[in-house]
Amino acid sequence: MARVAIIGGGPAGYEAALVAAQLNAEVTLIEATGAGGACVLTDCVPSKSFIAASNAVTEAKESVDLGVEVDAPRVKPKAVNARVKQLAGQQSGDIAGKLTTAGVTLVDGTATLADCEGRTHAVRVSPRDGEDYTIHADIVLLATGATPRVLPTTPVDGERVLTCRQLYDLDELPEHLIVVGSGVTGAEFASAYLSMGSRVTLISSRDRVMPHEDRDAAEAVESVFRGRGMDIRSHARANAVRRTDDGVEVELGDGTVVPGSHALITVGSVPNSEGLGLAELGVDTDDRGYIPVDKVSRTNVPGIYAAGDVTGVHALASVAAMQGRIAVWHALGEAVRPIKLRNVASNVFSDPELATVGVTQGDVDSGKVDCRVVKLPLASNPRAKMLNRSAGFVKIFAWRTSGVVAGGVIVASRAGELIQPVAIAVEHRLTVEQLARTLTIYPSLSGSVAEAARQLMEY
Ligand SMILES: Cc1cc2nc3c(=O)[nH]c(=O)nc-3n(C[C@H](O)[C@H](O)[C@H](O)COP(=O)(O)OP(=O)(O)OC[C@H]3O[C@@H](n4cnc5c(N)ncnc54)[C@H](O)[C@@H]3O)c2cc1C
Ligand SMILES: NC(=O)c1ccc[n+]([C@@H]2O[C@H](COP(=O)([O-])OP(=O)(O)OC[C@H]3O[C@@H](n4cnc5c(N)ncnc54)[C@H](O)[C@@H]3O)[C@@H](O)[C@H]2O)c1
Repeated sequence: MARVAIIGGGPAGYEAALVAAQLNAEVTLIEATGAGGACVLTDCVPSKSFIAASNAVTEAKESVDLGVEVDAPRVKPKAVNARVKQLAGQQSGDIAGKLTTAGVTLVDGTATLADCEGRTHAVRVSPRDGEDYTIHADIVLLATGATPRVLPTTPVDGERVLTCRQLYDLDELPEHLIVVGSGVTGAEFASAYLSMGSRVTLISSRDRVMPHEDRDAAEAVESVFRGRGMDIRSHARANAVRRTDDGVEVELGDGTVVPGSHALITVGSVPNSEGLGLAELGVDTDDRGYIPVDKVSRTNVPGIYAAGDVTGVHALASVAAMQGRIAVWHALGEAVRPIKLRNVASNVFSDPELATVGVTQGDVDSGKVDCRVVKLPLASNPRAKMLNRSAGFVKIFAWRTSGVVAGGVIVASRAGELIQPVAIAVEHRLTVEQLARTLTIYPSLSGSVAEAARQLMEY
């Protein structure tokens, strides 16, 4: 029976453990904080539960435009945070249950690589309660994730200067939150706190929020943010964040000082690769500490695999989980398809949401791909008008020669759900004609997906 040791129990680690158990391996998973890892306990699950509360506030506030009067909605931060933590704990418990039912030995503790003898790897385990011990494994998966990066000049204190993992301990809504960094994390929290009633200033180091997204999509979201009163400082880098008597101040690169009540630092993340014993065993890391892997999650050392955020490949739960599964399938000799990052769908849970899959407008404009494009504003979609949610658009890309769907970008209140038909079309190489000929509900937001596909057929 193959022995598999997995360090880290986030989506990369626990999905890999479930596959390994299904393939009858003897599996040990060592996790420092709780089953589900940071994804479940501090990152995806809490943030999306928190955002659900902010969406409820927006819907209540905007219902007046539908002729419905709702008294000014009031957020109860303690209750919101209690629910967030309860959902995260419950999800972690569910995952722990699944793992143990599948026969995985789940250890509450930390682990490091200890030694390597031929094809057998030694892993040193430090359980939370108990003495250290060593286990031996034929296959090791490193799935230790990443930690929010902080500014070198600015210690976080968990009270006024915070990372995204510390927000759920605040008993009050920040009166004026300064969000430093306008990537996905910054945009999501800036959007959520604005909806909940905080004054929000977003410090964006580039010319727009979410610089990694297509310009028109990011600008559509940014214009909603500005319309709701967010103060967005573009081309502004934060040099330092300081505590003041009653709050914080953020010093920008040009010397401007922005005062606020709280600062949230969302300037990326650093991989959890230090102290794992990688150098001692010859496992390569790059200059930022990420563990390079190939498309089946192999590191440079035979028998040692890595998956998830620690690899620096697209930092998404879905990608981490797929990398983890692929590692185990490969290691245990199953047929495996290398990971295809081109088809990864992702969603920014701002309001409106921004979902993407496949090629981008940047790819088209730079001539990297030869695609036709149709973009339909949601303002012309009947369902969007009925819902009073017509900010945004649906955009579909199709390969010019074949008419196969190459990608899509959707900005809409539930773009993360709407992108799925486009993702299916990209993955299964459906043509715009096939997408267009699928009947859609009337009225529906997905009607715009079919309509864009129909317009692409006309070329
Ligand atoms: C605020 C926020 C929101 C996000 N929202 C989304 C989203 O909506 N959708 C999405 O797809 N992605 C989202 N992401 C990204 C997603 O959280 C990550 O891509 C995902 O968690 C990566 O999974 P992982 O298994 O690599 O690592 P993690 O989930 O980070 O888990 C790794 C685990 O390993 C443990 N560990 C580390 N070292 C050791 C050790 N030596 N021994 C034992 N255990 C160890 C850590 O404690 C951790 O629990 C979000 C990220 C952030 C920061
Ligand atoms: N919905 C989701 O799927 C979701 C949500 C949150 C995070 N994530 C993942 O987590 C990863 C990390 O996201 P993130 O937003 O934390 O990091 P990021 O690296 O995507 O964005 C950080 C931003 O901060 C800026 N920045 C850096 N230093 C700065 C400074 N001193 N002042 C002002 N701005 C500064 C950077 O230029 C960058 O634009 C992403 O890769 C993302 O895929 C996913």
